[in-house]
Amino acid sequence: MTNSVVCKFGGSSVANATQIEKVRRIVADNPQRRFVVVSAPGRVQKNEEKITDHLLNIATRGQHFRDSRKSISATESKQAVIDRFSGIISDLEIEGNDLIESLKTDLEPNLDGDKRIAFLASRGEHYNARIIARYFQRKGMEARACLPEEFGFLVTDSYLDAKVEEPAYENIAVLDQEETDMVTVIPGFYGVTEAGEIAVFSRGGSDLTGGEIAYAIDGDKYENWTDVSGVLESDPRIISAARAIPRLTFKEIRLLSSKGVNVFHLDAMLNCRKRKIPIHVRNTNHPEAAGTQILNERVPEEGVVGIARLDNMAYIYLEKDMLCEEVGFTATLLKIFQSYGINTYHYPTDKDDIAVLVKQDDLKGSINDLRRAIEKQLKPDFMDVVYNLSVITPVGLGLKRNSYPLVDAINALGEHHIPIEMIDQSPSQICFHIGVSQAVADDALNILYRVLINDTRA
Ligand SMILES: Nc1ncnc2c1ncn2[C@@H]1O[C@H](COP(=O)(O)OP(=O)(O)O)[C@@H](O)[C@H]1O
Ligand SMILES: N[C@@H](CC(=O)OP(=O)(O)O)C(=O)O
Repeated sequence: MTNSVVCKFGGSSVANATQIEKVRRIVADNPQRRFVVVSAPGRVQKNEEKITDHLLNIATRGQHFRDSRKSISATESKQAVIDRFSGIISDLEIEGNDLIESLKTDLEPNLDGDKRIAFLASRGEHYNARIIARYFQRKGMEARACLPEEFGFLVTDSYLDAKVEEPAYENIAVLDQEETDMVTVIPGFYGVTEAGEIAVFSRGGSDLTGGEIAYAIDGDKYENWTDVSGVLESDPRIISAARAIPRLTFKEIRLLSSKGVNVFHLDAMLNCRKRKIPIHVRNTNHPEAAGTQILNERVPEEGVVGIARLDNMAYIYLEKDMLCEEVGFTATLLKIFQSYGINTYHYPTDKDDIAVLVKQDDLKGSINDLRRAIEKQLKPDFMDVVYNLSVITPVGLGLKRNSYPLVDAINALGEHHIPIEMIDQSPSQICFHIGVSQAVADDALNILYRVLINDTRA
C-alpha cells in the first residue's frame, strides 16, 4: 500500500483534550495520514512532570525524582497518572471506565527489575493510544488502536533500550494491507519481546516507533508533530530569536541530535534514510507553519545551519610521552570506559596526550575505579578530570568548503574573553565542537549564534 503518511505526535501534542482535538483535525485534514503514532501525555505546563516520568517514579518506588528538587512519592505519581487519564477521558466525552480500571490493574504489575520498569513506562503510550482511537471514532472517523503486544512489534529483550527485530516489519506491513480506509493509532515507545514481555526504547523513543512504521510500510512521508515549528537553529529556551531550519539532511539532523538537539530522537531517521522517506518536523499548534524537511540531499547556501549544545560534560585528560606511538593505547582506554558502561563522545588526541569527553553524570559512582583501572593498565604520566563543561557544536554541510566560520567562532569568543577549554573538528568537516565552562555557556551560545547564523543572513 503506498500513499501513506505516518504521523507521530509527541507528548506535548497529546497532553490533554484540547491538544488531542488539534491532532484529530490534522489527521482528518489529509486522508493519507493513515498511521498515527502517539506518545504518552507530556507537559501541559512547563514545570509539570511528563506521565512517563510519573510511571518511572512508580516503577522505581519513588526514586525517579530523587535528584530533582521535587520529592514525589510513588503513591502520588500513581494518583497523578490516574487523574490525568481520567481528566482526558472526561474532557473528550468518551466512555472510558473500562480503561481506567485496566490502568489501575496495570499500575500494580507482578514484575521485577527492568521488566517492571519497562512495562510501567509503556503504559502512558498504551492508554493514550486507546483513548485517542476512541475519540476519533466518537467524532465519526474510521479508526482503530493497534497495540504492539497484539500485532507483534517485535523487539529485543534489552528491556530499557530495545531494538527492533526484523519480523516486526512484516507484522507492521500486514497492518498496512488490511483495513486500508482506517486510521490506525499506534502507541509509540515500546514493543514486545518474543516471550511476550514489554520492552521500551530509550527516552524519546516514540519518534523511533514512527520512523520504523514509516520504513515498514514504505510510507511516502514521516511527519513528526511537536510543539515548535520545526528543528530550530538553536535551543529556543536560550536563543529566543532561533528560527526553524527549512531543510536539513539526515546527516545534519543526526549530528545535531547527537550533540544535544533533542527535538528528534537520534536513531529515528536511520531506516527512513535507507528508504529515502522524507521526514517533516511540524508544529501541532501551528500546522500552517512550514516546519523542517529532512532529506537525503540539499544544496547548502550557508556555512552553519544550526548550533547544538551538550551540557554537564566532563573530560578525562591523560599525558604520557609518545602515547600516540603506543599501538592500542586509545583502544585500551576506550575499552576501560566501555567496561564501566560509559559512553564516550570525543577523544581529541596528540603526540603525548589524549582527552576523553563523557557525560559527567556517567562518572558518578565509578570515577575512582575508572581512574585506578586507567593507571594500572596504561600508566599515564599525568591524569586529570575536568568537570562542568558545555560542548557547543555548530553544524552545516556548507562548513565542508568553508572554514571561515571556525575562525569567526574562535575570534568572537576571544573578543568576549570567553576561554575555550576544548576544540575539535569532526572528520566529516561539517561540524566542530567548542568546549567552554558551563558557567559561560549561555553567553558563548549567544555569541556563536550571532556571529555564525544571525550576522551571515543576507
Ligand atoms: N534546536 C531545537 N529545535 C527545536 N526544539 C528544540 C531545540 N532544542 C531544544 N528543543 C526543545 O525540544 C522540544 C521538543 O521536543 P520534545 O519535548 O521531545 O517534544 P514532543 O513532546 O513533541 O516529543 C521543544 O519544545 C524545545 O524546547
Ligand atoms: N513518553 C516517552 C517517549 C516519547 O517519545 O515521548 P515524547 O514524544 O514526549 O518525547 C518519553 O517521555 O520518553
